[in-house]
Amino acid sequence: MLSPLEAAKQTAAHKAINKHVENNFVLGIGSGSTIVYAVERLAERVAKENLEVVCIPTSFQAKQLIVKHGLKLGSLDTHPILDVCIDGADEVDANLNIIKGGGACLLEEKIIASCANGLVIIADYTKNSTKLGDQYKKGIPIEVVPMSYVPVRNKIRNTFGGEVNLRMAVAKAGPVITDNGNFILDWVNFKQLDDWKEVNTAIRMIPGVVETGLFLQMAKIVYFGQADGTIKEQTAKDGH
Ligand SMILES: O=C[C@H](O)[C@H](O)[C@H](O)COP(=O)(O)O
Repeated sequence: MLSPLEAAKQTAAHKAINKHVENNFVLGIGSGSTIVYAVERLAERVAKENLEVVCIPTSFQAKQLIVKHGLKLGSLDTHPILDVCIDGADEVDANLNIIKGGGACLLEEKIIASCANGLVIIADYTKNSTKLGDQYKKGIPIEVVPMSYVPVRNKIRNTFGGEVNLRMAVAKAGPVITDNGNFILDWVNFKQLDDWKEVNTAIRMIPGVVETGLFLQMAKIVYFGQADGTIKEQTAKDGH
């Protein structure tokens, strides 16, 4: 028996797989806890409906999930254009600006999403926010080359304010190392900024920054599973 939160993740994940997956599709498989339910449902559909789909993972975790469920594994080398990418999120604001990277998978997630004809986000009700930072307090993740973390941290703090912390590992001494051998900085207590695109561009211009967890105007639809079993849908206002 799932908790209301887990059930909400599952509802959103099933909806996305039921609605956005077709035979012969090339699919991006996101990372995190919500995507687990999506891959379970995908495996069910593939078995029942004899679907031919190729899955492109956005992380080591996603690759393991694809393999565990016996799904066909692909890569951008063989499938550089995807029909759809399905992924979770840490926070989604009213304008479909999204924070991702709570699990440190933001770089590959953004690359895969950028190669897909649509990014579909699956999330529970706690991720639904008006402004970034309202709900999610762990900050905006920024993947950096290890040797650059101190100057990058200082530059972000001095330019935009807030605090920037090196993400530390839990069952290892020292920092979290991403799937690409980099560090993660978490930018917390930032003030509300109007133009996230401008901020994102400025941060990405700092030498040493590999990618940010700001996914701006990338998603075409977000499914928020609700505690009562329903789903709230949010789509891009400008139809991007
Ligand atoms: O790096 C991790 C990813 O961006 C996840 O998609 C995000 O953290 C959401 O994960 P969850 O589904 O566990 O809330």
